[in-house]
Amino acid sequence: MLRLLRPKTDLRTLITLLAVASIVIALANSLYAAWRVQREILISNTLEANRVYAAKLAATTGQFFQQAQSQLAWTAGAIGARFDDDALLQTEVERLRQQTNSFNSVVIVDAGGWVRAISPESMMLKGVQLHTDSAREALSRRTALIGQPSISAANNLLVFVSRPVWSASGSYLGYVGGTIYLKRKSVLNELLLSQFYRDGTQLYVLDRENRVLYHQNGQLVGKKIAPLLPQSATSYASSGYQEINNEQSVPVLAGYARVPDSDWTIFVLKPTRITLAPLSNLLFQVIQRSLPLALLTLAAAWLLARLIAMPLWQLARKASQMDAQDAAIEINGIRSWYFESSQIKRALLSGIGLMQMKIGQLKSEVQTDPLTQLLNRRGLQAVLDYLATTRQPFAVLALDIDHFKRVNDTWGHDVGDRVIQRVAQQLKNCARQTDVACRSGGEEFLIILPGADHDTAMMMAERVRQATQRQTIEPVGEVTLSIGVSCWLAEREAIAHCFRRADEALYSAKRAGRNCVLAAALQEEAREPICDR
Ligand SMILES: Nc1nc2c(ncn2[C@@H]2O[C@H](COP(=O)(O)OP(=O)(O)OP(=O)(O)O)[C@@H](O)[C@H]2O)c(=O)[nH]1
Repeated sequence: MLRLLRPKTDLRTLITLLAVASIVIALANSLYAAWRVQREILISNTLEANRVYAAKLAATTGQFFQQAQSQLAWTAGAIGARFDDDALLQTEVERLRQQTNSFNSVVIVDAGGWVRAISPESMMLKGVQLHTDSAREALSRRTALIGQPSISAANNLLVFVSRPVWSASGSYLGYVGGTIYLKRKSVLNELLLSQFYRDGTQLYVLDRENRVLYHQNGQLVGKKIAPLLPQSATSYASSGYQEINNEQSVPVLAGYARVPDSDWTIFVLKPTRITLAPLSNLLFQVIQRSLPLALLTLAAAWLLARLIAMPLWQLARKASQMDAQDAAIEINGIRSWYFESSQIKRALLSGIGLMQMKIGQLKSEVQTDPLTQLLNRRGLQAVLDYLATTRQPFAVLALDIDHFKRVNDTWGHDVGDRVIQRVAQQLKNCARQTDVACRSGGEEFLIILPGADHDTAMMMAERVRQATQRQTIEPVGEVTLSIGVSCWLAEREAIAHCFRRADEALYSAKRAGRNCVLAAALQEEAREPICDR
């Protein structure tokens, strides 16, 4: 950006760029901030929703186990007094399995580990001594148990729930237990399956060794997976949430909860990408809807920036051309519609005023003869430049005071100066408004007559000669002039030639006896001098 802003970048571009850039940055920033906030809200809401969902499932599963335990407790109480009655035991296991619908199979085992009754009987385990981990644990611990999930002899992944059976006198008789198949259809399976899985949400039920006890994908059940949380399962809080990667390394929002009375943990995972998908759509819609207004704002900012920059830009351009002829007029025409620009405009105008006054002063000082206030040679040159540029024809009178040396010698230099001043005044009096009189040296003068032809010039010269002669200058008395006349015809010659001819005519007039007017020889042809002797 800064590379774009080279020193020559003009103010309009600079201000417009800044205005547009600041609006674009502000818009992008507010969109980004809104997106960040919405993202955080969406993520934390989803994490909390997953945690609540997992906690609800854990509570429901826990309730199922409690219900199963109380059903086993009822049976244990019922058979405690008549533990020898095999028919009763068989009736009770059948009733428990078929009426409660909680278990896939029910078994009553005595204190030695021998199966006394089993439902369904087709399992052919009656009279068999059980050696499974769950069976051993039930016998040794003699408390209500939810065993670790295990693979049965028939290759079923199952969980065994048991309850001890006590006699009326308080001696341990054995236990009654029920198995729930985790892979096959079971109440627990149906309970979890009935939950609503949407938007790619996945449900995992894991035991403490990270074995999958339930997942929508039945293929996973029974398999061990990598821990979903970095910490060990036993250190989980009862419920919580975390952003993690699932076993396919996909970022997911995880809610989890421990199932009461078991070492099971329920995980509800929703992919972060799916969670945030509506936000991207929302952002796209926001951009789409706000685009016309944003473009309008940009256009307004652009216009306003141009309006603000315009007077400054125009003033800056004119500031670099303050010596131009029409600078003041042009600066005056700039619309400075706000305070700062009008102050700058005023400063520029007064600067130009001062500068032009100073230049004018210098010019007139440089171009004016201090003794006579006529133009000097430099002033004359400016007039000639103008006439040459505009190709305007003019006539020139070259005038010289006769015998001026005598005046100086007789009455002194001061009187000589006064004579020069009086003659200059006389020239001014005789000249028309467009004529230009100038003191070209000592007692020599020139008069330029723009647009005058030869005859007019001769008449004018004669008038000047006579008027000068007529006046009396004390103490000198009469003063006379010799005058040479020539005309400049723009197309024919250089101005210098015309002046040379006027000078030559003047010297001819001197030679002819002074106090006379002589025209320059134009085509080698001499003219008769107009003399008054
Ligand atoms: N008082 C005064 N004298 C000046 C000034 N400039 C030139 N002069 C004198 O003017 C005189 C000119 O004399 P010349 O050039 O010999 O000519 P002239 O005496 O006028 O004789 P012609 O021109 O031949 O008629 C000289 O004495 C100069 O010193 C000036 O500014 N003031």
